[in-house]
Amino acid sequence: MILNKLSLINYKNIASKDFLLDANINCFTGNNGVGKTTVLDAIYYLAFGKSYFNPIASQNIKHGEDFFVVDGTFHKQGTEERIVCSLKKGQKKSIKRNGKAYDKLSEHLGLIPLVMISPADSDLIVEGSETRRKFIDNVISQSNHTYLHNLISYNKIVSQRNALLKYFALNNTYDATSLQVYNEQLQTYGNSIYAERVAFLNEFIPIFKNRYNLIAGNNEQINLVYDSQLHEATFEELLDSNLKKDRVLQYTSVGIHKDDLKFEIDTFPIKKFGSQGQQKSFLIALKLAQFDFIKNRAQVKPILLLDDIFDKLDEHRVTHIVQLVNDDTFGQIFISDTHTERTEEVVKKTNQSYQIFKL
Ligand SMILES: Nc1ncnc2c1ncn2[C@@H]1O[C@H](COP(=O)(O)OP(=O)(O)OP(=O)(O)O)[C@@H](O)[C@H]1O
Repeated sequence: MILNKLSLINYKNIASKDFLLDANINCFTGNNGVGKTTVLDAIYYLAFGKSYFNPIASQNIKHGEDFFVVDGTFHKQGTEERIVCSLKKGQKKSIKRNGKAYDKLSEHLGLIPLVMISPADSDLIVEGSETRRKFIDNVISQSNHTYLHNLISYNKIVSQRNALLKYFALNNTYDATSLQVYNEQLQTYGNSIYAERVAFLNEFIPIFKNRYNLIAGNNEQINLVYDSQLHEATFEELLDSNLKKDRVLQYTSVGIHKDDLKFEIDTFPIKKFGSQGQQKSFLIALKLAQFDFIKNRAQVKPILLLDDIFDKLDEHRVTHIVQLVNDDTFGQIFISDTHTERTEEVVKKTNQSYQIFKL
C-alpha cells in the first residue's frame, strides 16, 4: 500500500499543499507548529475517516474557513485508489472512493491498512478502559468487517436497553418480555465479540512480547492481560444476576462494553510502576505489534506514521526502527521531526529512497 499523492485544503493550519511522495520514506520537518503532525493526521484521516487527534470533525477545518478537503491517491497491488475526505461546516462529512461516496464509514475501514505511532499514544496508559477497548476494536476491525458490524449493533442495543431501563424507572413499570428481547440480542453479539477478542489477544500478546523484548531486552517481564466479566460467567448469567442493579442504575452494568486490557510490568500496572522509558517502549511495542498483526492478516504492509518519534526515543530504539526498515519489514513510512539534519542522518542509514519536505 503506497500513497503517491496527497493534497490538503484548509486542513487544520494548512491552507493548501500538494505532496508527491516517495514509495519508501517521507519526512516532514520544520519548527513547532508548522503543521508536520497535521500532514500525518491527514494521511490517518484517509484511512480512518477521522482525525487521530481531534475527534470533533468540524474543528479540523482551518480557522476562518468553512470546509476542508484531504485527497490521496494510493497504489495497492497494481490498482489505484483515490480517497477524498471532505467536510463542509454544517454538513455531514463525505468520504469518496474513486468518486463514489460511501454510505457508511464502516465500509471504508480496512481498505488502507495504517498504523500511527505518536506521543498521544500515552492516552492508552493514562486514560480509562474505553481507550484500550477502542485500540483492540480498531486493530481487529481493520481486517474483520463482521466484528465491526457486530460491535456497532451491540452498542446500539446497549443504548436501547439503557433507554428501556430508564423508561421503567421513570414510569414505575417493568416488562420482562421486552427486556428479554434486548438481552438475547446482547448475548448474540456480545458472545461473538468476546470470542473474537479472546482469539485476537491469544495471537497478539506473543507478538507484542516479542516486539518489547527486541526493543528493551529480555530482562523485563511485561504483559497484556485481557480483563472481561465474561471470563467468570456466561453473558446470560451476568445479565440475570445484575438485573436488580441495572434497574436501579438505569443502565447496563455488565457486558463486553466493560472489558479492559491491563498493561503490566512484573505483574504491576505499568501506569503506576513503569518508568517513562518503559512506558514508551511498551507503547511502541504495542503499535509495532499492531503493525505485525495487520500485516499478517491483510497480507499487505500497512503504512506507518511516526509522529515526533526521534524526539521521544533514545538511540537504541531509533537504531531498532532503522534496522526494521532495513529488514524490509516496513512498507511506506512517514516521519515528522523538528530537526531536518537529524532526520536525514537517520533515514540515510536505511539505504532506502526518501524525500524530505521542509514545512
Ligand atoms: N482548525 C485549525 N485551524 C487552524 N490551525 C489549527 C487548527 N487546528 C490546529 N491548528 C494549529 O495547527 C498548528 C500545527 O500543528 P501541528 O501539530 O501539525 O504542528 P507540528 O509541526 O507537528 O508541531 P510540533 O513540532 O510542535 O509537534 C498548530 O499551531 C495548531 O494550533
